[in-house]
Amino acid sequence: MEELQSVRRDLHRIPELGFQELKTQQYLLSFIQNLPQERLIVEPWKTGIFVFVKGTKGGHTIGYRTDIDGLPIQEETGLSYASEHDGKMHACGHDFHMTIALGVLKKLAEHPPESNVLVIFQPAEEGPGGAWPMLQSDPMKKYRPDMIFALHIAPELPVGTVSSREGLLFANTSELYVDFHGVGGHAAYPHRTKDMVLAASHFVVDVQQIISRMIDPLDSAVITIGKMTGGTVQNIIAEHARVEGTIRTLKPETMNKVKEKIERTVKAIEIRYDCETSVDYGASYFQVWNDGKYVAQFRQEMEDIGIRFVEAGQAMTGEDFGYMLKEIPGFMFWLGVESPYGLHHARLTPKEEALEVGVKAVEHVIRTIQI
Ligand SMILES: CC(=O)N[C@@H](CCC[C@H](N)C(=O)O)C(=O)O
Repeated sequence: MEELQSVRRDLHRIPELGFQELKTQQYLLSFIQNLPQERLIVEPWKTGIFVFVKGTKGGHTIGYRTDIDGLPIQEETGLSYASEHDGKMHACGHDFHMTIALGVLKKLAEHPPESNVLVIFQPAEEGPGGAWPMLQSDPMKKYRPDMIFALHIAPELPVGTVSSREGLLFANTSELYVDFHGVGGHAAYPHRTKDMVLAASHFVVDVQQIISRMIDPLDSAVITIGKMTGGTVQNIIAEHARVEGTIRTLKPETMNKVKEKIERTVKAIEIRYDCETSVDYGASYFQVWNDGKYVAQFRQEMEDIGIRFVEAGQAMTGEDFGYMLKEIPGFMFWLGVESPYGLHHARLTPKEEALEVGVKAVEHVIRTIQI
């Protein structure tokens, strides 16, 4: 436990954004290099790493993936080991995910499994997405797993609990960026300008009617605008404004419908405010779809080792691990970490006792899953 705690705290101090995880990669590599090397093949990939563990029997390969990036959030936990990187924080638990993967890797290096194992340290889960390019990479082609799984911390669940479900676990996602370009000018002469703070504000209000009035209430979707910028100073009418958000849908086809409605809403703003607009969808992630055969085994395996399994509901969170599950059967599960503050919160404080539970659960799956 002490080693896991100390690794987690080291990683917690150095959060880095997607595809900038250089210190993190270095830390992971030095930990891995100190393990018995006989059965390990280590292949860095961009800021991530593939580690292939040769099994004693071989045959199948089991994939286990962890994400490694942090978020652009200023930490407010007040912890002695809080982030040393201003404006960045492991506020989605990827420090936990990496520590568990290292703990499992240590066990596999010391007591080799029967099957081969591919441990994947994946950059940029929060954006722009590392799973898809990793899937296309040479190491993935060389060591392609027959099944794959991953975990995500769950602040709402008690320590000692895991949770999952057959079928859809996480939603389809797409980022959303809309720019509004008008004519700036003096605050006292609005009639000579085209005010883009007003246009963007109108869009932010209008866009919420798409979900409430244009999407079947039984087919859930979410649009969240998380950031809005525009203008320069209090007495100048803004020439430019930008909104940044994310779209979530339970069905891939609903994503297309929501996007079409967003484009119509933007067009209406364009006409009303006589301005220019552009819409960009940034990164999009495919839904996380769990294979029923593996979830059933997982449930039983957890009960066998005294970890409580709770049936999960569907969640509107996104995960680019969905792309891996689209090509390779497997599953994702929640690991209870009991924090009063949730994911993406500046005060997220998961309980470190959950690290051992995570290592125990993942190691047991690797050693017992039937492919
Ligand atoms: C588990 C989790 O919180 N994942 C993120 C994934 C974000 C994808 C992308 N940047 C987007 O915002 O659409 C999430 O916010 O659910």
